[in-house]
Amino acid sequence: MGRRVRVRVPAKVNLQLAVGPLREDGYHGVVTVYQAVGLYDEVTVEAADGLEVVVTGDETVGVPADATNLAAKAAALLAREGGRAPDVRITLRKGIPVAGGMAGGSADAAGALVACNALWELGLDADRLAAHAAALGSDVPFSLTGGTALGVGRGERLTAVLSQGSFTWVFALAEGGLSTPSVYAECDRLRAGAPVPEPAVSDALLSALRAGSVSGVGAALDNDLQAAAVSLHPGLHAVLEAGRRSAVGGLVSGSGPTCAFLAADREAAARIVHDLEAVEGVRGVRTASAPAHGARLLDPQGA
Ligand SMILES: C[C@@](CO)(OP(=O)(O)O)[C@H](O)COP(=O)(O)OP(=O)(O)OC[C@H]1O[C@@H](n2ccc(N)nc2=O)[C@H](O)[C@@H]1O
Ligand SMILES: Nc1ncnc2c1ncn2[C@@H]1O[C@H](COP(=O)(O)OP(=O)(O)O)[C@@H](O)[C@H]1O
Repeated sequence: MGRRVRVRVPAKVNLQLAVGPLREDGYHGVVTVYQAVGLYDEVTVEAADGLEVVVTGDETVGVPADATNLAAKAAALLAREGGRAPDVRITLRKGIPVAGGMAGGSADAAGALVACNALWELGLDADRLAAHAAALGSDVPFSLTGGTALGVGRGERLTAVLSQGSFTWVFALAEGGLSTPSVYAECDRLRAGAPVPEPAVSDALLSALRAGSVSGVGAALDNDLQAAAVSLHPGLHAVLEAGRRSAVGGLVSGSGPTCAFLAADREAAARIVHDLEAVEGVRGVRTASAPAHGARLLDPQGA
């Protein structure tokens, strides 16, 4: 059997997502604080006769098993850089909700970059991988690095954020997904006519992270795309209300429709799970710890 390389990559939540005006290139300038959370996709690569994508796992609906998959695009990009054919089978084991605002496609792209770099022994360093990641999508560089980080520009320019302690999150998965461009467009529509300030990072959030204050982080959670996601998916209103009852804070994750709730401790997390399971339109509830590591090679046996 040929060599296989496996990489595990986390989902993310945006603790803050401040969205500026629409730019001429079709993107919005953002200031965002990402946190990687312990829900994972696994990307496995091995030599094949052409480029193949196999999608498995708990979260597969709507994931293309062809060259349009973001992981396949990542492999094609690295093959070009390495001057070789993208002859690779990519198997995705998906645990990250699809089109859920948790960067699942970005995780797979980051995983494919790391895995193909190892499989083809290209020797690309972290900066080179990050440049390819940024070309694939605004969230992909963060999927490589993980942890807690500030993202500016489109969200692709990262600096580490000082953070102490660990956080327990509860995620409410929604029926169906939301398209990221549609949510940004809805945000523009809702804000039309009003001045949109340049986005700025929340000092309250940064100092709560530095101090490891779970309640401080909970109070500072903020997402400028939330109103747009709720407008397109009105059922989220009830989800937010139910989840926040026992949480220190809660918000729509990125462009949604997943909602994320920060728990003071494990007991509070269990109460949040219980409250969310009773809400119509919640198709599943997941608990995860954060911050999680970014894309990481697993040993071949899978430890
Ligand atoms: C909203 C966020 C929050 O982290 O992610 P999700 O919650 O969807 O995972 C990101 O900004 C999404 O990042 P990502 O999913 O990588 O988006 P990209 O592929 O770069 O862009 C897809 C489309 O989203 C819109 N877009 C994206 C990023 C940005 N700063 N401004 C935008 O307006 C544009 O319409 C763009 O064509
Ligand atoms: N590897 C992938 N995993 C998930 N979705 C993918 C992937 N590659 C391409 N897509 C497409 O990207 C869309 C957004 O998926 P995803 O990255 O999970 O959501 P989000 O941008 O909300 O975090 C999906 O609906 C799907 O059509």
